[in-house]
Amino acid sequence: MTEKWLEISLTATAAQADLLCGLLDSLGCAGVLVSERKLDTFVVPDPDAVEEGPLQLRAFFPQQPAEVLFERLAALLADYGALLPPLAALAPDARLIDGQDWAHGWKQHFTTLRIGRRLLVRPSWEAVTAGPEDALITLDPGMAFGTGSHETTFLCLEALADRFELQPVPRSLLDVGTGSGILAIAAAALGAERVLACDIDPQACATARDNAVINGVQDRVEVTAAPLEALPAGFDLVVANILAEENVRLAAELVNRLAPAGTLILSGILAEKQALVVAGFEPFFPEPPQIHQKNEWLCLIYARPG
Ligand SMILES: C[S@@+](CC[C@H](N)C(=O)[O-])C[C@H]1O[C@@H](n2cnc3c(N)ncnc32)[C@H](O)[C@@H]1O
Repeated sequence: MTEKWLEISLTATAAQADLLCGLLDSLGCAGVLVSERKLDTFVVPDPDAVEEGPLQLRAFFPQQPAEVLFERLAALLADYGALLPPLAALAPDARLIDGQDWAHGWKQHFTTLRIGRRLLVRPSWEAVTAGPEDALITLDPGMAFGTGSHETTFLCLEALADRFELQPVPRSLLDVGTGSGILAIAAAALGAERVLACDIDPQACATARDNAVINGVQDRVEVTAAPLEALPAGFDLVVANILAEENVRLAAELVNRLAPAGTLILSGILAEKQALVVAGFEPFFPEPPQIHQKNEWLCLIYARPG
């Protein structure tokens, strides 16, 4: 028989949401989805920012009568006086659902991606049979940015995969702003012998190291929190999926880390920032970049003369 769960939905303000989640937890809730919260690591979150507008909370309980649960919640809300409104103001609703729907439903958004001829990026819960030439990497959505589903990550992976189809095959890569480590790990899986990945966020560095171990490439992928200025030079590939302004600010440092005939891959660039980035890198390259686009995001690829 299919396991059933009781889904309770409530509408609350951001200021009420955390307290409300605590109350739902004390009533035996197994998890809450907050539908309107956005995560975008291109925009550094402001810890003091108050989210605008109402939030939709969906709380999941083992099957039980909704009326009894609502009665217990109404009693708890009454204890909180002015901090929380009465139950009726939260527009409560209840429905029975199959257990699979909430525990695993979000996973449907993350499926295996094939990029170029050889690169496969899979989430850990998908079984994939890789061909003999495939470079298979495993990346789960987590705290650090980079699962391949963001346009900029995809564009960088595509550009990397293309470079590994050309001769001479790149041997080394510097990944600036590694996040989950996805680009560094992909380069190692595609055949790079030496990969250096850096990030200003220590949490991202820890995640990238863990992901390198999960993918068995930790012997070739070094992760550091050191700033770009302190890193060595001479890389066949340099990739930076950071914001347009940050790419421009670091232009000379990025270019200086390329080996002769090396390739620079830049992303994190909105289409409206193209002119800014092209102008910022013009002094360093005789040829204009190749430009690839996915939705509103760009990837610029520069070749350094040999
Ligand atoms: C959009 S994420 C890219 C993650 C991953 N490389 C990808 O392509 O999916 C940008 C990352 O760059 C890091 N970052 C931003 N500015 C940086 C800088 N100047 N040096 C190193 N890392 C930086 C951020 O902490 C974040 O983890």
